[in-house]
Amino acid sequence: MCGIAGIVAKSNVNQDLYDALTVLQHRGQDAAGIVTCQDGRLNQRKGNGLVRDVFHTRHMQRLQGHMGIAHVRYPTAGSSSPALAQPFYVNSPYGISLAHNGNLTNSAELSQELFQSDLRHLNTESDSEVLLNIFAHELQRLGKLVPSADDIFEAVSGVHKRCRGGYAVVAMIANYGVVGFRDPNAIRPLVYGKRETPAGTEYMLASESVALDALGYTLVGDVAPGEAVYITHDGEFHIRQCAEKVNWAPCIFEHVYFARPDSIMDGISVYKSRLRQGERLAEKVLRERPDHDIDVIVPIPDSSRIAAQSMAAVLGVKFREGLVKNRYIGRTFIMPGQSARKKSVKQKLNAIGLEFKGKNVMLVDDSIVRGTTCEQIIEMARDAGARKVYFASAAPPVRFPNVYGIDMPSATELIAHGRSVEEIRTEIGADWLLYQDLDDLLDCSAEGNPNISRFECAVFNGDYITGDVDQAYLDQLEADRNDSNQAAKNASAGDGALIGLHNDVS
Ligand SMILES: O=P(O)(O)OC[C@H]1O[C@H](OP(=O)(O)OP(=O)(O)O)[C@H](O)[C@@H]1O
Ligand SMILES: NC(=O)CC[C@H](N)C(=O)O
Ligand code: SF4
Ligand SMILES: [Mg+2]
Repeated sequence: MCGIAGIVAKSNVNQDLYDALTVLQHRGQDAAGIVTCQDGRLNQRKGNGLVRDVFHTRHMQRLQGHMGIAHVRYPTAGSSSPALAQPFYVNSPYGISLAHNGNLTNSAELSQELFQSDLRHLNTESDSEVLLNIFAHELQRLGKLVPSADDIFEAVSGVHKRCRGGYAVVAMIANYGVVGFRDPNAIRPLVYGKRETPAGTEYMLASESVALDALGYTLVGDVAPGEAVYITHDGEFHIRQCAEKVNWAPCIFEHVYFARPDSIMDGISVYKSRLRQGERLAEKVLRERPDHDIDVIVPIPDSSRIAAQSMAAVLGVKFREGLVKNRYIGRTFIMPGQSARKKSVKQKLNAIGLEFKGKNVMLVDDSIVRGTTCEQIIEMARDAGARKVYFASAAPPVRFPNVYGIDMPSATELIAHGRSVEEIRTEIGADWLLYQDLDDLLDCSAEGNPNISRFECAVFNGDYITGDVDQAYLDQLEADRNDSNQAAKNASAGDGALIGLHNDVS
């Protein structure tokens, strides 16, 4: 996941973009960037780290301008080198910068086309740089001195024709405006809203509605699959469907883990989805073990709290915060590298002994991906004196790689890949392991938007919505995984990658 935001306002947008990024920080902790447009020039600051570490007062002062875009990154393609921090920039046409959440599945083919037919240069391994160059090429092809809204939308149509995979995008065309668009399956989220001021209406696009709430923007709606929203620098609003065939099939994992619970995504309250997930888990407990002996339900903070609470309420079992989280450690799942993730779980969570001692404890998490978290916490619960340790996951077993913007690209890293539930139970050391059924999970999010035809849930069932992901593709991913780990090592050792190409504020 990454977080993206774009604002076209009547006064400086630097502080609002910074605030939006802090609200979206849970979507990416690896790098952050902001680009603003001032007197036709683009000001940029980006780098590795959390938002609060990347932007200092001197950067903020230089990020002047009343329109801009911003990004927090969690890498899914290429390395976590600062050279791949977003937004990306191309000089021609007009000067475009772009921020992307998602992952292209045909990035390798497109790179070839860009070099060989479109005469464009790519400076990194990032699929987002590919996407930007495709957009730029499609706009340049139109050959206009001044791009109209129609031209922008035509270029987005060109992107839809050439790009496959998941993409929610905000892009800024220097001097002209900000465009936001979503792939034809709406896999990754994007909402827009507005705010009235005495100087006129201001517009904002963001990955999640919470960013709009925080800045006093009113949510207008989701960008629909294939749709694009274009706001000119002086505040004219345009919206158009740019894809020929669309299908509203958002990623279900947003509702399980990624999104903040106070977000409304595709018209669905993430909070309500998680409440229902807990209720369904409770019903499954009652089906499997009507005479269960659970003494206490303990959530694994943060993302499972809501489901654990509703599960406890339905079962009539005590809910206790038996694990305390160190709030200064980020999300372990989105940390690059397994050794960093492993170390963080122990530093991050600590057990309160009296909630475990002599009790049959049901630990609840939103999902089990690599198994890093649950394995260590089960051990912690036993060390704290639990009699029996049960484990429930609000999502079904994650058995397949995600190729649309979540970093789980290698099947062999997934604890459930090729294992039965019983084998996973033994592996993680639980006395009972309960997984949500996929149909139940989907039902929990189904209410809310009648336009949603289905959810993208390939990580659970291997059915990839874009239709271009087969076993050969997945095998290649697995093979590339080792190479990219190596590249990441080189990059962090300083491989001379270029980041200071254009007006970089450092
Ligand atoms: O099986 P694993 O590979 O360990 O991944 C799953 C875990 O990772 C996430 O937590 P994370 O610490 O990222 O964030 P959270 O504090 O928001 O729950 C998720 O909530 C699970 O706890
Ligand atoms: N998580 C994301 O959305 C990643 C965006 C892009 N594919 C990158 O690797 O930077
Ligand atoms: S193009 Fe618009 S946003 Fe950029 S500097 Fe000119 S007036 Fe400001
Ligand atoms: Mg967690």
